Amino acid sequence: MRVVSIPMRTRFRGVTVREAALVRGPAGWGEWSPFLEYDTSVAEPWLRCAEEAAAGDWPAPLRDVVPVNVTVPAVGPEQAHTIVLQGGCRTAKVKVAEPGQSLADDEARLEAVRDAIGPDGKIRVDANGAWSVEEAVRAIAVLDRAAGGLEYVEQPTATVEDLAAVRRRVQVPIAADESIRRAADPYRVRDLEAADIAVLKVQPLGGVRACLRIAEEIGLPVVVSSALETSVGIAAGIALAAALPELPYACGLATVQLLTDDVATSPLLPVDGALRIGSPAVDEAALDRLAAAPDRIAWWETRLAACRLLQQDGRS
Ligand SMILES: O=C(O)CCC(=O)c1ccccc1C(=O)O
Ligand SMILES: [Mg+2]
Repeated sequence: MRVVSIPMRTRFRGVTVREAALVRGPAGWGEWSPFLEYDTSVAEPWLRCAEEAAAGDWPAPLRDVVPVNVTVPAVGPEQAHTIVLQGGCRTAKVKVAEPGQSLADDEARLEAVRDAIGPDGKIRVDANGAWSVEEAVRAIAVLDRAAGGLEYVEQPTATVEDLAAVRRRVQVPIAADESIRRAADPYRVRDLEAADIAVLKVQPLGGVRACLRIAEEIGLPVVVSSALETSVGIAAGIALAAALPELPYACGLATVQLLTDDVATSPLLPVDGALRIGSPAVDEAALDRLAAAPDRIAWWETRLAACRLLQQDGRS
């Protein structure tokens, strides 16, 4: 296992430095990068994803390019404008409802994003569950206007019941993210008709094959999104997106650009708004350059041992 520590370009979901473990197997590298605050039981499915990648156990691709969105953190309008222009994507996903910010901040960011992406570009927003039902209904109307039309709203409220309530009151489609990847039962989204779109992340949901099964069972169009990985982890997301029978939306996999550096010789950055399938070559020099401090490596070794123990318990 190698552990890297990579500063973010801009703070994203409270993270300013991204730590990731890379594990090597018979087929190459896999990424294991659960966020630091996650306990062993939450971090364990992320390890299954890394092991699947390292074993080379991915399903056959049905396409070789995957359209992606540029991800716009909760930054000011000028910076949002620049990020969209530099992203080169035809879809933008914009973070909204950031703690400490106002709806007016979100409106200004969305106006800037529309200006940058042009009238034919698509704009989606992600509230990460921050709103109540009433706040969501109002905010979605305001932001739909500011953006000149929203493609969808991701996780407007925290609970799946509230997601269903919002969905009944707005025209803008609803996407479920945390209601799938952090739920005891991801299929409540389907049973309560709480969403129009399922956001699937390969690490928290236990790998590419596990996500393919969820996609089949949940019966909703899927958007594959990253968990802020290096190119090694992003490749697993691309493998899922490439294996889905249908892919009607751009995926949230263009997040290597949120990091200041990467472990790949040729980082997975979008070309013409899309990412190409394949396993990126890992650069040994980058692993050395980005190596985490010894105490952090020791912390990850302990975490790995705890997850492996949990896996053995589960299998015996
Ligand atoms: O979907 C994207 O465009 C980028 C990925 C992203 O937003 C994200 C990345 C890490 C953790 C949570 C999320 C999220 O979708 O909420
Ligand atoms: Mg999300």
